[in-house]
Amino acid sequence: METKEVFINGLGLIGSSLARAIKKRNPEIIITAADTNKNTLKYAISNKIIDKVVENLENIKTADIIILATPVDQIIKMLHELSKLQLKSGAIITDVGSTKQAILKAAEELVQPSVTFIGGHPMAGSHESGIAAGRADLFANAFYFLVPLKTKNKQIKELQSLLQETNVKWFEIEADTHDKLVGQISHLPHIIAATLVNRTENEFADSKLGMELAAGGFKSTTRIASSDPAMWSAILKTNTTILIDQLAKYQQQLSEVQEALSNGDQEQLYNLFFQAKNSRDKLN
Ligand SMILES: NC(=O)c1ccc[n+]([C@@H]2O[C@H](COP(=O)([O-])OP(=O)(O)OC[C@H]3O[C@@H](n4cnc5c(N)ncnc54)[C@H](O)[C@@H]3O)[C@@H](O)[C@H]2O)c1
Ligand SMILES: O=C(O)C(=O)C[C@]1(C(=O)O)C=C[C@@H](O)C=C1
Repeated sequence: METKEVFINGLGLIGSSLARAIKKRNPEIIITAADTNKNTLKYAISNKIIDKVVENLENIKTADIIILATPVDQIIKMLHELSKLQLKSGAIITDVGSTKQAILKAAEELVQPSVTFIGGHPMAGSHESGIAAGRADLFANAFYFLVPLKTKNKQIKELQSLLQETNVKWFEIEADTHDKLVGQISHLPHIIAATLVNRTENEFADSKLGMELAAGGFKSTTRIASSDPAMWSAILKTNTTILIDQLAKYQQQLSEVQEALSNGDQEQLYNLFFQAKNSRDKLN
């Protein structure tokens, strides 16, 4: 099926970046969209990021591809809404949510047999949110996870072709493996950054000195603490079990550092930084 019409729900950083990339490569594709923020929709129309605003979900029956790009809890809510509509036969629904097990479970229960669901997650983004922060090249050279509900190569190719302009590296993965992986490399770092900022703020609560004196070390470690709280609390809620385990292991590691300091174990402290430097130097 040739893609003629795409509907995007949620035109923030990720939804609008995908819309921009689709329009850049395929200006003839009609992009319709909905968003709870009216100013976002005005911005999208006046900047020609989309062609039409969808006021009533009945009007998405002509869409070939539906992209769900709201916070994860709202993606699950939208899957419920979509299950009540008669969508175009052969349509593809995909999402961009940062967790996959809860979304795939909802899709399995709700998506109609004539429709294909392909879970998606671009592994790129920003601490900034909203439509104005979006860019067509936001995902260039990033990994883009795909978690098909039932393997359907034709539909996967169709989605990849629609998003060709993003220049991503496609990576197929199972939902549980995905959530463990991103728990460790994305969700845990966001928890650590947020708690470090809050702990530091508390530390200086009664002092004239403060966080404003921080330099590159603190700033680069905590940039992601500026991310949207609604988005992140929804992510954590859908990856709880995995994160509890990963946090326990991280706390154990912190305790070992504390013990090495108490024991004046210089070798252990050296090894901490030596091992970390070796690993981090390999990441570009
Ligand atoms: N920010 C990142 O770095 C990043 C990266 C990859 C994936 N994601 C995932 O992408 C999704 C969107 O994140 P974002 O960074 O674009 O957030 P964002 O806040 O920039 O955009 C979300 C948009 O959804 C709209 N929205 C919220 N609830 C809605 C609803 N019920 N119906 C319609 N619109 C609604 C908001 O008004 C906003 O425009 C999230 O699921 C997130 O987990 C984010
Ligand atoms: O670069 C950032 O600011 C991000 O937080 C992007 C980031 C991450 O790397 O954790 C955030 C959430 C996503 O699901 C994917 C990417």
